[in-house]
This record gives sequence, structure tokens and C-alpha cells, in this order.
Amino acid sequence: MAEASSTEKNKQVFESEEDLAVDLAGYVAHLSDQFAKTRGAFTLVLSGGSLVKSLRKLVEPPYIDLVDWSKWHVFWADERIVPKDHPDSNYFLAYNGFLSKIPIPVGNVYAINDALSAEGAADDYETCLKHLVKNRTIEVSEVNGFPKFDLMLLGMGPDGHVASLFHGHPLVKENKKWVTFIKDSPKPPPERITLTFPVINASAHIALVVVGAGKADAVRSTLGSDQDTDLLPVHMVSPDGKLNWFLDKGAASKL
Ligand SMILES: O=C1O[C@H](COP(=O)(O)O)[C@@H](O)[C@H](O)[C@H]1O
Repeated sequence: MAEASSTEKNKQVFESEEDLAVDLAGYVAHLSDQFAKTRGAFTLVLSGGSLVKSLRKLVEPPYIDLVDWSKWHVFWADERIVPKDHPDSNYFLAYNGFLSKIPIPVGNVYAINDALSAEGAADDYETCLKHLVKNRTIEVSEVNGFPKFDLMLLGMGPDGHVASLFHGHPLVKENKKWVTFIKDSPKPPPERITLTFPVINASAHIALVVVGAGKADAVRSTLGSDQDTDLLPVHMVSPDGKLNWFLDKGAASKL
């Protein structure tokens, strides 16, 4: 395991992104093992962006041989309304960087239906999640009945957005739907679907994986001693389960 400088507030700061990636692989593999043994399935939610690159150590020894990939069920925290082979697709990114390198059953990878509109894809994804909750592939929160994923891996934009929930956008207040859509994302591409905050916060575990000095202000405003009063989406990540921050030195440079 790589050395981290702090565990305060479940926050680990790594010397380098390489060290972060090594530790992240161990963390994901440990939870995979725990859930595969206790309930015979491991539900993992991926984000897009830089997160996928930081998962690269999982597809190397020892984890590639140790993890029981047959138990994995993979979902997305958000997705862009583009074809699955488009460079902007979060699925495409994850497939090329990670999923194509592991022996996961094809039917356990839950990509969005890219033939649908943003509204249609959000409804379709919610229906898919409801089916998987009903057959107990996904656990359900006893607190509020929202789906409870075993582990959600969230990235964060420099503006403090998580999934496709952006600062000042009404979607951050959505409290009924499981999956919703946005057509005016401030970050391109404009049309996306996203899990909502009640679903994000029902998770058993969330890892916020943040790399680079460009994100230091948003990290400081969330974890620093002089926290901003301006509410960023990342401030709203507050799971019923456990939250762990994985930061490199750049991201933590203003703490
Ligand atoms: O647009 C998105 O941005 C965030 C952050 O991406 P990053 O490249 O700055 O890490 C990502 O978590 C989200 O899934 C994605 O759709």
C-alpha cells in the first residue's frame, strides 16, 4: 500500500497520482471481496473523466487475478448523450481504459441506451435500476427506499460538480427521481443523464477521487478549515455510508 499523509475526515493525501492509483486499487478490491462474499454481488458506480485512468492498477497483478469479476455489476454516475463509441462517452472511456481488460460478464455492464433522447435515456436507466433493486442485485436503502450501491467512485470538476450535478443548477435539488437529465450542462457536451443526490447519498461507500492543482480551490472549500458558504455540489456528497477522499498533493495543496 502507498503511504498517505493523513486520514483525518477519511481523507488521504498521496505524494503522487501513481501512489493514489495503487491505494485506490487496494480499496476497491477489498470492498469487492467483502461484498462478493457477504451478498454474492458487488455493485460499482463509475464516473467519467480522470477517474478511469486512476483505476489502471486494478487491471494489473495482483488484482486482475484476485478480484472475482463475475460478481461485479457496473453502472455510471452520469453519462453524456452521445453514441457509445463517441470520445465524449463515459462508457467508451471506461470500456477502453478498464472494462475491456477485465473478465466481467457483458450483461453486468449497465450502459445507457444511446439510441434514446436525454429524457428517454434517464427514464430507461431508472427503470433498469428499479428492476435490479427488485431482484436484489442492487440493495435498497432502509432509510428512504433509494437504491443503495455498494461503492460509488466519484470524480469532481474544478467547479465542484460531481456526476452531472452542477453548481446553481436546479437538478441538485431533485429529491424524487433516481435518474434525471440535463440539456444545458455548462460543461460540454450539454445533454447528459445523472444519478440524483438521494441516490448518491444512499451509497454504502463513496470514494471521491480528486487529482490536480486545478481542483485545489474546490477541495479547500469542502475540506478546509475556512469552508465557503457558497454551496457547491461536492459539498452535498454526504452518504448514509462511508465517504473516503483520495487526493494527490496538487488537489490538497490549499488545505
Ligand atoms: O463531466 C464530467 O466531469 C466530472 C469530472 O471530470 P474530471 O475529468 O475533471 O475528473 C466527472 O466526474 C463526470 O463523470 C463527467 O461526466
